[in-house]
Amino acid sequence: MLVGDSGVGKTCLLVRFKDGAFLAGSFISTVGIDFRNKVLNVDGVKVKLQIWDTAGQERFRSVTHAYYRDAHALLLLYDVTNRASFDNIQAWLSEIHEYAQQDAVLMLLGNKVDSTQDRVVKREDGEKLAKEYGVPFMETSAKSGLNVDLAFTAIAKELKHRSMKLPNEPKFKLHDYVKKEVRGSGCCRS
Ligand SMILES: Nc1nc2c(ncn2[C@@H]2O[C@H](COP(=O)(O)OP(=O)(O)OP(=O)(O)O)[C@@H](O)[C@H]2O)c(=O)[nH]1
Repeated sequence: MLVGDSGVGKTCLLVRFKDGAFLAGSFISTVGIDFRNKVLNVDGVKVKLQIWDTAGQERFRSVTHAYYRDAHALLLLYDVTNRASFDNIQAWLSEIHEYAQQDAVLMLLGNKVDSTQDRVVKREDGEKLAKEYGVPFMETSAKSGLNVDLAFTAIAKELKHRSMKLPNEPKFKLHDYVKKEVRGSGCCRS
C-alpha cells in the first residue's frame, strides 16, 4: 500500500514500476483508492504484488483507513521538494501504527530526487528520521526511475521470505538490501 501526502508521487511511482513510464503533465489526484497488480520473479519464485494506491488528500482518509488492516507492506512517501510532506511523516507513522498490522513491512521513500534544484529535504534528514523509527529508507524518482524497481523488489523479497520460510534459505535482511540503492538524482544518465 502506498501512503503519504497528496502530490508526493505515489501514483507516478506505481505507474513507473508497473509500466516503466512517467506520467508527465497535469496532476490528477487519486480519488479514494486504486490498485494495480504486478508479478515479479523473486529468486525463481513468482510473487504477485497487488499494490494499492491511496489518495493523499485528507478528505479521503476515512476511506483509506479501512485498507490499512489488510496491507502486508506499506511504502510511505514524502517529496524531497516539499518540506511539509516530510514534516507530516510522523503523523503518517501514527496512522500506520493505529490502523495497520503491527508486523506489516514498512519502508520510507523520499521521492522526486531528480528535482535537484528544488530539493529542500536533505538526504541526511530522511536517513535520520528513518533511523529514529527503525524503518528502511531509500530515495527514489518516479520520473527517472531511480531505485523504483529496487524498492518494490525489496518489499517482494521480504514478503516472499516471510510467507515461504524455507528452512535452508538464509534470512533476508531488508535493511541490508536497501543499501543497494543508487545515490544521486537519477537524472542526466546517458
Ligand atoms: N520531478 C518529479 N515529479 C514527480 C515525480 N513523481 C511525481 N511527480 C509529479 O508530482 C505530481 C503528483 O504526482 P502523483 O503521483 O499524482 O501524486 P500522488 O501522491 O499520487 O497524489 P494523490 O493522488 O493526490 O495522493 C505530478 O505532477 C507528477 O508528475 C518524480 O519522481 N519527479
